[in-house]
Order: sequence, then structure tokens, then C-alpha cells
Amino acid sequence: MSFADRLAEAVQTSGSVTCVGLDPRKSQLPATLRDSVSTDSPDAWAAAYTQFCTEIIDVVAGRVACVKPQAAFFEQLGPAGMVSLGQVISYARKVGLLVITDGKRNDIGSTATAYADAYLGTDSPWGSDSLTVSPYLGRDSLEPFVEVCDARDAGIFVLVKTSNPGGGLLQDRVCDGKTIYASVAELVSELNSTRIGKSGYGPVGAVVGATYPEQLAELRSAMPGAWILIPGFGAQGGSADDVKAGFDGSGLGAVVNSSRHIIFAHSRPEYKDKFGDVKWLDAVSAATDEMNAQLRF
Ligand SMILES: O=C(O)c1cc(=O)[nH]c(=O)n1[C@@H]1O[C@H](COP(=O)(O)O)[C@@H](O)[C@H]1O
Repeated sequence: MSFADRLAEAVQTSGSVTCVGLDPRKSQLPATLRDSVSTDSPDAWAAAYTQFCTEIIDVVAGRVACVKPQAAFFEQLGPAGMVSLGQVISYARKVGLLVITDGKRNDIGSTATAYADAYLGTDSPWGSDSLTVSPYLGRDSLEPFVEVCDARDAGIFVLVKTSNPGGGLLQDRVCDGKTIYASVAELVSELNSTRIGKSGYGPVGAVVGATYPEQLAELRSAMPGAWILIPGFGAQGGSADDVKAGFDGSGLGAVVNSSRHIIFAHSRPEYKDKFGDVKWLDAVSAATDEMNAQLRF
């Protein structure tokens, strides 16, 4: 089954459009886990990251649409972190969760092929279901990813309008009468046009930040066949109202990512007293329920 159709199925069976971002940070791990790291070595932290992420996965499996491990936090630990990333991806897939690996990769076409082979599909050593990619190198840099998506029923999410305040410097620039992000959206639509599956969506998705609700509405109509990954919910200020426009009439077409507000929920003021560090997984569970409830339109 195509990635787009599997994502639609995951949303329907879990009854959730939540994507849990797995962004482990040493200083924010619950004290119970941080204290168990006996030596300050990459291997020891990598083991803690694996435990942290797999325990979160156990809590959210079946209750959310997908998870998104952010490669950067694993890369910080060097090779040991990359082993941990691999373990987290395969554990999530083993328990039936779709995985979006957040690597924001890309390069010239021949190297893009290597990235696509590396990260996507069941035969790759990483075995991710989908990957975030940058459009900056142009159409010929995206095509190798799309070919691998075709061959392996994988997906990609192209950065279209990012959630950060400075993204507009290039993305909002007007060129040939339209913004750069609108031009990227056109490319996404074009690459999807011959690949739309049963769910009404294709393998080429888009990243659009919750922090730009007006542009989200514009981009939803500009890319009717593209799944939209919406980061920026929660910790970056995006709300349920802000992401509403990302969905189609049947509640499909978008998944909303939250990382810090879910995985480090034990340190949010509203959960701190109730759960604290000891019951950090109960805090993850409560924050997941809260987000799911907010996004039930
Ligand atoms: O591609 C992404 O996921 C992404 C794109 C974007 O425009 N903004 C953005 O925040 N992200 C990622 O989404 C996650 C947001 O984390 P929180 O702000 O903690 O929810 C991080 O892993 C970011 O790297």
C-alpha cells in the first residue's frame, strides 16, 4: 500500500492526526532516566535516548498517527546516536507506527539518490517510511526521492513554508509574481499529479508550519493531493485553530507534530505537580490525550 494510503489508514484507525516528535535532549530527559546514565559517554546517553524514545512509543502506539524522530538530536551523540536512531525507527515500525524521519536531507541528484536509498523503504538500513527533504536544490534533486517512493511505497515531506520566524527571508520572497513557497508548492503538486492513490493523496507531502495559519489555508488549496506535516504546534505557539485549515473535508490531509510539549510534558507547568519526573510517562500519555482532543474537529 502506498505511503499516502497507509498514512490515511493510520489516521483513521488511531482516530488521531497527532505526530509525536522524538527529539531527545540530555538536559530535558526526566531525572529518573538522566540519573541512570552512569558515565557521561555517547554510548551511555545513546542507550538512554533509546529507552526514552521506545518507552514513549509504547505509550503512544495505536493512539497517534505517526512518530517523527529528529535525526539532529541523535547525530549529536555521534555514531552511538545513529545506532540509537536506527533502533528507535525499527522499534516504532515494529509496533505498527508509521515513521517520518526528520533529516531535511537533499543534494545534487546523484547524491540525493543515495539519501533516498539510505532512508526510505523496507530494504534500507534505516527502514523509514518517509523523510523530510529540502527543495532548495531544485526539481532534479527531488526526483530521485520520488522514484524511491514509487519503488518502495515510501513518502517525502518537502519543506514548503517552515514554522520558524526567519523562514520568510527566502520562502516569502516574490519571484515571477509569486512567493517562493508557492513555487515549491506547485512543484510538490506537479510531482504528485500522476501518483495520487486511493486516499486522494500522493507520496510527495509538504511541511507547513502551524505558526502561519493563513499560508496553511492557501497551501492546502494549492496542493490538494499532498499530505501536510504541520510542525510548530504547542511549544512554538501553534494552536488547534491555527492548524484547522490544513485538513480536507474528511479530516484527512494533515498530521500535526508536537515534540517538546509531549515528550517533555513532565516539566510543563500544568503537568509538573501532578506527574513530575517520576511519572513522566503518565505526563506523556496525558499530553497525548490532550492534543488528540484539541485536534478532533
Ligand atoms: O520538518 C520539521 O519537522 C520541522 C519543520 C519546521 O518548519 N519547523 C519545525 O519545528 N520542524 C521540526 O518539528 C519539531 C518541532 O518541535 P517542537 O517545537 O518541540 O514541537 C522539531 O523537530 C523541528 O525540527
